[in-house]
Amino acid sequence: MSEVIISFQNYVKNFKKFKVGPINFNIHRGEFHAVLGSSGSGKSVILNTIIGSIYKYQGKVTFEGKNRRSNWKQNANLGYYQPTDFSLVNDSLWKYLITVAKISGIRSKKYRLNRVRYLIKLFELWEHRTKSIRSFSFGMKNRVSLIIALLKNPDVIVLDEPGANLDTIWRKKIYAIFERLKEEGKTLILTTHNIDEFYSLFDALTVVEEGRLIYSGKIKDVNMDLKYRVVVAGGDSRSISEFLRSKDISCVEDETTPNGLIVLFNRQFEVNYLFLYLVRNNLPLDVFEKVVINMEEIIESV
Ligand SMILES: Nc1ncnc2c1ncn2[C@@H]1O[C@H](COP(=O)(O)OP(=O)(O)OP(=O)(O)O)[C@@H](O)[C@H]1O
Repeated sequence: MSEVIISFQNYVKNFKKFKVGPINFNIHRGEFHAVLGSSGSGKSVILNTIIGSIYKYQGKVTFEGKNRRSNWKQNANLGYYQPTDFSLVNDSLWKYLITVAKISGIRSKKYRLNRVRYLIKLFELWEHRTKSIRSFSFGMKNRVSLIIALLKNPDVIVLDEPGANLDTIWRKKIYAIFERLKEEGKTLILTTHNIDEFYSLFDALTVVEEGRLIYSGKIKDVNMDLKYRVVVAGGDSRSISEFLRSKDISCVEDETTPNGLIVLFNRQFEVNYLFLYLVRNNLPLDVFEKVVINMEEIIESV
């Protein structure tokens, strides 16, 4: 198992009317770790504790082996994304990013210029570099916020709802950028309401509901990848499910689809049992599709 880079140990944060915790979980180096939960469940509290903006809490949080409470300002190796309004920023994109790079402690002028140029081009804002950021669309502003998160080329990148305000094309582009960051060995920690958009990149999940930890662990243990909606034309769904259950494969009736079943295979090869049944009984397969992943599905699975 890879090195633990962030650890929450008996973490509790008390607000007047809401409590987050006790929470115990680890994030490993190089992991793409999603923090999921319904609105108001405590995801941002967890992220804000990781980035050090919440530093009064009970329990212990470590970042790269150091106690976060006494080292909450040490963010040289950490980038943070949250959608920003920029309504008070008159500067051009270029000038603003160079200033932020300076403030962030990038000392080499050459590196600063190269890094800002590279990121502006990566996020396809080069032709807008002389324009004032406050005139940008929401989607463009989000791309600027992503650039800021990546400016220091940090090993750990924390992202609060990175897909928000982006159109379909940019969601796909961001997916490809995250994929590349993952290949480079970066640790990505993100929250999202639209679980499906980055699901195939996730290595691990932490799920919170009403401040309580429901699950933290590897994505492969959740088995969401192997959940399918199956409809067999003219087939008797009851006898198909009896056959699959005899092979220890769980299935339930799909209430949204006539004659449909939701099948949860334990391993990929078990899909062959379904095909075996169809071939034996000479039945055509009408629908065989992965169940779209949403919060309810995740909570049900964990
Ligand atoms: N600064 C604060 N003062 C008081 N209560 C707070 C504060 N920050 C968070 N809370 C409480 O913690 C709860 C969880 O907040 P949090 O922002 O972590 O939710 P979330 O899961 O990120 O929600 P969303 O998905 O809507 O962003 C809030 O509903 C609120 O009750």
